[in-house]
Amino acid sequence: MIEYRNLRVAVLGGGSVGSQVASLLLEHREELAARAGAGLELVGVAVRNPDAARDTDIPRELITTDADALILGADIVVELIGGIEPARTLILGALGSGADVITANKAVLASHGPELFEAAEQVGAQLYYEAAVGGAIPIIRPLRDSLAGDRVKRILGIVNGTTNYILDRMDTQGDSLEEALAEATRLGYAEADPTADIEGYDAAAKAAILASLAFHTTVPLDAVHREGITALTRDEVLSAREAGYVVKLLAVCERIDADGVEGVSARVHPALVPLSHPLAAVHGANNAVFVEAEAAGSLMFYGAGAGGVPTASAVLGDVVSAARRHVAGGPGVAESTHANLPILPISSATTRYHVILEVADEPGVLATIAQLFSEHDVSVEAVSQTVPDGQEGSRPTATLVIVTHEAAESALAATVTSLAASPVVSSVVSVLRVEG
Ligand SMILES: NC(=O)C1=CN([C@@H]2O[C@H](COP(=O)(O)OP(=O)(O)OC[C@H]3O[C@@H](n4cnc5c(N)ncnc54)[C@H](OP(=O)(O)O)[C@@H]3O)[C@@H](O)[C@H]2O)C=CC1
Ligand SMILES: N[C@@H](CC=O)C(=O)O
Repeated sequence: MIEYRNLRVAVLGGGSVGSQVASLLLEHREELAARAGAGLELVGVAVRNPDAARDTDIPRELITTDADALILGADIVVELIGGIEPARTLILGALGSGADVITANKAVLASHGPELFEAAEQVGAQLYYEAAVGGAIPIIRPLRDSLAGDRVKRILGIVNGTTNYILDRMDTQGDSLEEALAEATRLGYAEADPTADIEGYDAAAKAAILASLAFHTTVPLDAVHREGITALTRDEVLSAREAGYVVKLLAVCERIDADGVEGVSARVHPALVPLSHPLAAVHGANNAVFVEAEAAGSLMFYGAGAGGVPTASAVLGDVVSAARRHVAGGPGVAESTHANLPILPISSATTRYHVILEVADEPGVLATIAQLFSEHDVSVEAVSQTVPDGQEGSRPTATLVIVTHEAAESALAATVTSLAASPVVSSVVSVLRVEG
């Protein structure tokens, strides 16, 4: 029988993820000890309401409301409370006491990451966060370790399960956004208040984390351009499918050159993805992160992006890594933010666009529209026109669907302004980016 050294593990939060982590620590005690090379003793689970019903059976004597006391003397602290406070203060307290910290909290990392990593570095402790992006999907460690010798050029991520589920329903079942959101709520994917999901805040926090890691530069949350999916209509999604695309809420993080300035851009918005792209096949509440690196080429990381059990898997992987370092000794892995590339605004980004216009169905209209695109240096790749049947009235209209070649955001914005002001355009129905 192997005698392991014992490490004290404190879990803060006993909700969807925390309750699963606590149970797995208890149930898989021996297996985890063998993998970590140390016994992982669950010393307590801090919650807000000790009498609340839990998803798993956590022994009552392990439940406490005193998170501060629980941290004292812990070797590893697992923060699964979420949000900014008290999570931030508790993480700082744990690191300050020399404990390694594991968190799944993208909100606190995206808004206070540098402060937390500096606190960890000062005491030589570890701050691990594999579950903060993509739930169960291993993406943090591949970016930090496996690709450390490469140069990441671009990341395209489906990093919010709720919105992917909604968009998938709109695409495959013809649901409206409201219908799909109601179903996502019924199935427990969406939060009670789904604003962070559908307005893109959750994905923006994850984009800030991914971009910081991939480009070795601190990308603050407020530098991430964010658009949610609330303005999307069923018609836009169906029209995209007819044109050979599927609409996804994407986190796009890229290294770009804007007029000779090399920098980093991070944005979250709905985008059209060609049906042939691997991201188009990500259905339901799944997540996927598509990484383009200079030497490695294209890599795709795919799996369950949310849910208590899958997320607990990523958390426990971090717990084992932290335990192994305790056993082996030596310094931990420092976050590398040495590159300090400038963060460029969305206007510096370039992409393709899918534009739907309602126009007058008259001779010369196509030429006028083409001229407006060309005046702003936006090249048109494809145009298709449909004319509704049985139009009454003096001025018949047609629907134009235009896909552009790659163009600067600023050029496309100027084109859309000109289109909206043109007498031949009745309305700019939709403008969506095309990625992948
Ligand atoms: N759920 C998921 O699918 C995923 C979650 N995450 C992240 O994991 C973290 C946890 O999420 P999740 O488990 O869903 O969250 P829950 O809301 O289900 O659980 C939060 C837990 O924190 C406890 N808590 C809240 N405030 C305090 C406090 N002041 N002191 C002590 N305990 C407190 C709550 O106690 P009580 O139960 O008594 O109310 C509850 O047990 C979040 O950062 C989230 O973003 C990441 C990936 C996926
Ligand atoms: N609300 C999030 C859960 C995990 O971060 C999602 O829907 O992906």
